[in-house]
Amino acid sequence: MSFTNQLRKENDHIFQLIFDHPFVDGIGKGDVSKEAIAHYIKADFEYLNAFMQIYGIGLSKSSKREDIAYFFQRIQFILNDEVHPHHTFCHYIGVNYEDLQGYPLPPTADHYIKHMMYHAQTGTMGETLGALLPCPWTYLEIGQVLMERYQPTEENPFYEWIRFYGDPSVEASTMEMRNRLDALAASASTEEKDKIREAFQKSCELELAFWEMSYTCEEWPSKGLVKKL
Ligand SMILES: Cc1ncc(CN)c(N)n1
Repeated sequence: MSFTNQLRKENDHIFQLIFDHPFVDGIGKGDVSKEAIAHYIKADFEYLNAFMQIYGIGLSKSSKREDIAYFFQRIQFILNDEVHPHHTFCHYIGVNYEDLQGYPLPPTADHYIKHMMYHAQTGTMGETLGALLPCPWTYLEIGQVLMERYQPTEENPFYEWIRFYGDPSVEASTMEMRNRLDALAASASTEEKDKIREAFQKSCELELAFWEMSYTCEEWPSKGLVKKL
């Protein structure tokens, strides 16, 4: 079994919890609260900015032209393509995309970004890819699972969102990241593989937490606390 297949197997319980999370399942049913969607977009816009910066760290640590091109293309994908699912959500809630940009991150998103930054800045390329991989992988499988579970049509307001992530092109790019990680793992020490495993597992947990953060409109603890006299 490949290294990334092992990672997927070890974290299957988290993938299943993500597929059954009420926000994710609500996308399949075409029924998610507008507040939760707005909270998600505000955090995800900043999350994807940070994701591009982390790809930039990967790019700056690459010496081969092919690896530089890889990170460059991944940044382009976020800039040019991954705005579409955000637009699908904004259209549904009737809010301009620009109006949901530039907000401070809620605790979970803040933690997730710093977790990936930490591995990218202090770890190997394998560790960096291990921390990044759950992002495309969980969304690819969400798209595939929701397609299968609900067989959505254009009647579903999130049809384009589901189609975007379940698309074979997302499967191909996820496989490319997996192949890169598998190649690095083949020559990694046991100690490095353990670090990759930990980075991957925490990112899976934080993917689940990100859905919960959006669903509950998570805020920093002091927000809304009224001082009792
Ligand atoms: C938190 C999160 N994880 C994954 C994705 C899909 N790239 C996303 N847009 N946001």
